[in-house]
Amino acid sequence: MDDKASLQPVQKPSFRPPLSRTLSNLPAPTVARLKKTTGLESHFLKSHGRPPWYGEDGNPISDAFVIGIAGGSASGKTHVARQIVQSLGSIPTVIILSQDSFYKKHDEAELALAFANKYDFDHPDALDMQLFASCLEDLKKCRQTHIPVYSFTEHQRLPRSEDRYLYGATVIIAEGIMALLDPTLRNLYDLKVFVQCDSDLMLARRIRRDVKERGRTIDGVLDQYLRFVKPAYDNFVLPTSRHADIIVPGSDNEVAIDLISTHIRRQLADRARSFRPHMVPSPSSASFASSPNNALEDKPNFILMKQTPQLKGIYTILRDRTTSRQDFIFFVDRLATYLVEKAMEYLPHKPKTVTTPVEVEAHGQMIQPCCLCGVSILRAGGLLERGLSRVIPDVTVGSLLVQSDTKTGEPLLLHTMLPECIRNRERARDAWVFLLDAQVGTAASAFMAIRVLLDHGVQPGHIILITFLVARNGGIPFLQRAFPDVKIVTGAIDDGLREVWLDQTPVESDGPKASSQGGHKAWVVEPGLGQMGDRYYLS
Ligand SMILES: Nc1ncnc2c1ncn2[C@@H]1O[C@H](COP(=O)(O)OP(=O)(O)O)[C@@H](O)[C@H]1O
Ligand SMILES: Nc1ccn([C@@H]2O[C@H](COP(=O)(O)O)[C@@H](O)[C@H]2O)c(=O)n1
Repeated sequence: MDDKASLQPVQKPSFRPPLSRTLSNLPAPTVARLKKTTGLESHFLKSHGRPPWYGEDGNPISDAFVIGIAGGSASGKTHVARQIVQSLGSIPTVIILSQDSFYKKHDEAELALAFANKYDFDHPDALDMQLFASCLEDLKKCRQTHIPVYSFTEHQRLPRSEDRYLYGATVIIAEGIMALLDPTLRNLYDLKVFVQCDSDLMLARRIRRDVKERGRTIDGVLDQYLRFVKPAYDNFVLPTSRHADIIVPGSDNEVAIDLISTHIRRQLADRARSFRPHMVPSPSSASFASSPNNALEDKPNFILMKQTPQLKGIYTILRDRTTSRQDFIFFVDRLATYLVEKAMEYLPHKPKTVTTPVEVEAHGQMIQPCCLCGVSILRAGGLLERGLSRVIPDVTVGSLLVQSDTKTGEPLLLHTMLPECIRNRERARDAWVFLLDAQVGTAASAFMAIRVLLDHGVQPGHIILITFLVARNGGIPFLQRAFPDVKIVTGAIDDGLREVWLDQTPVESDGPKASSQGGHKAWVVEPGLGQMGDRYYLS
């Protein structure tokens, strides 16, 4: 999601509801309107996709890079954070996490004080530091998190149903007046920044911003400033500047921002790993010799469908390049249904007794109630979805978009849209996931998708990868070595996996072709089923 739109200044609210009303009892349309007027400063920004954040053993190699930015109110913390994002350019994924989202919930008495500008929002106790630290730690450790949304116009946190789901940052910028106060927070930062700004400038900026964006009056802002903001700045905020690695001026700070971005870029480059060559080692390499590629069928948790003439017949039709699109779709859907039925055998079942129409008891089985969902690896994983919904009509299906970096060949995570039950960590633990991938060659995409599911708290033994086809000499053994409990259900194993150049400009000589010619490398399973997504979706 490119969230640049949400970087626009928030609008001045057009109304102020009675003091006694709290957001939790406001009607939904009002809450929706308020959402537009919140200081939604926690932005999720994406650019070029996220490269692998894990090693060959499947475990995350490095945490996200976390920057803590503190400074007085209106010193320019948010501005600095956004400037850093801008100057980083094509970095993978950045989240700006604002401490403002973590103001505590208030009761009626506190709300009355807040609307009279008599509530101290500048005392450390006004913030839920523990929740801030735990959300930040989740993100740093590559786990999903849910952050509250706060309304400055209401002085209140929006209902929990409005919490924002965040996942998958490579860089996190945490900013807030008390961002450097708490030692637990400080320990999470890789770089600590303090924005130092002249008090007059901060007050002038605050008056302008709070009147324009936070529904305040000039008198109210001044009252609150003299009573709470200034003393808290002197007592709590300014002293934390001693923890900072860099002091950034509150204006004319381009040079400092440039230095910070250069530092981040260097850190990210140091952490970058090339992963793909390990997935499909060349036949002469030591790792190829040590991988028992040829015995896929004997591997635990590798489930190959019984090779009946009927199944082979379907594959023959699908492999045939003369098969019409209509037939291709029909047989893909049929095969997908078989594969999903096979995968269903591995779900937990429990005994169930029913009474038949002739009043006799029959003892059978039923699937144990659990959250079962599908996740397709786009685009071709979508070909298995119709089969899945034929077998489980009300199943929820999410998706992951993984594509190869055309320069490095490494997989990049471009988009994550997971079903609700796995977005939530507690529910994810009990969930079962059918992961749908059309064919598994290098297994780089499936590897990344499994890592995403594990990051969300899904148990490896609850993941069943369903695929039409795997390559015998591809990345399956590496996938299984990293994730031995993940089951793989397929209907065919093909012997060939060949690296090819796609989209290249024709060259005259027979020499090696370079990416500068405009093409990029891809792996093709052979004999294979062709470009399945194209054959299914394009006429
Ligand atoms: N370097 C700067 N130059 C010009 N205006 C700035 C600069 N930094 C911040 N501002 C302005 O000051 C106001 C407060 O800045 P903001 O970044 O929201 O402060 P904070 O996050 O510290 O409360 C905003 O209107 C912003 O546009
Ligand atoms: N309901 C609230 C909550 C907080 N504030 C003020 O916000 C300031 C911190 O936010 P910045 O974006 O300026 O860093 C802080 O000084 C609080 O006084 C508020 O006015 N109302």
